[in-house]
Amino acid sequence: MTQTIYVATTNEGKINEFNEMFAELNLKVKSLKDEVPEMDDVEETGTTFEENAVLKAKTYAERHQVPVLADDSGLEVKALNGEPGVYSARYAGEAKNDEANIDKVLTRLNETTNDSREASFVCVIAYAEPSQETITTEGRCHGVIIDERRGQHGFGYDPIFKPNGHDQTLAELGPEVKNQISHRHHALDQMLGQLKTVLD
Ligand SMILES: O=c1[nH]c(=O)c2ncn([C@@H]3O[C@H](COP(=O)(O)OP(=O)(O)OP(=O)(O)O)[C@@H](O)[C@H]3O)c2[nH]1
Ligand SMILES: [Mg+2]
Repeated sequence: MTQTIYVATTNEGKINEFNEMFAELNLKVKSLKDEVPEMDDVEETGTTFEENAVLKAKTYAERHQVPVLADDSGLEVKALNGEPGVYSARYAGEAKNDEANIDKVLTRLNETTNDSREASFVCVIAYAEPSQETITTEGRCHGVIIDERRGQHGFGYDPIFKPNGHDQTLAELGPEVKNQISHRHHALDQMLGQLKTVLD
């Protein structure tokens, strides 16, 4: 692979995880935000992760004329009928406040009569080159929501999400474990397989 791919996200937590996951691979990947610090948000008008991932990848690829990977992701809580879903970043308001978002999920779960605490993180990654077809892949991480925050690593809802097969939250498990089991890891793994055939 010879061309540089740009990870296009405004989210520092995602940038860190992509950097960690790409560190082990012999790929030329840069963060678009490092190259273009004034990088503008893309308005996420889609109703699915896939629509928003494609929207972000295409918009950034055309705007900056470079190959781009974009990520649209979020948390689906079964007892909340899939909320916060595509609204995960702005669940408690446009200010994108992780703490307020966690509080809202915990409050809503306390209010519901549904006892299920099952939840999944979902990540759709889209790859776009200017004027080319866009490729998407999806990854999921299944687990449960616990009723208190635990751990300091990660971002977003990590402190209240305990992945299946583990006794700690993603925020307690830390990047080494998270990057092997996360929705983002699974989506990226599939994407790398696809990119081999596209870029070779
Ligand atoms: O605990 C978490 N661990 C994760 O691994 C994770 N991945 C996604 N999320 C949540 O979903 C939103 C994404 O929304 P999103 O895809 O629109 O991204 P964003 O707006 O933050 O940045 P951008 O990539 O759009 O620029 C984030 O803000 C988080 O609330 C996560 N929470
Ligand atoms: Mg966003």
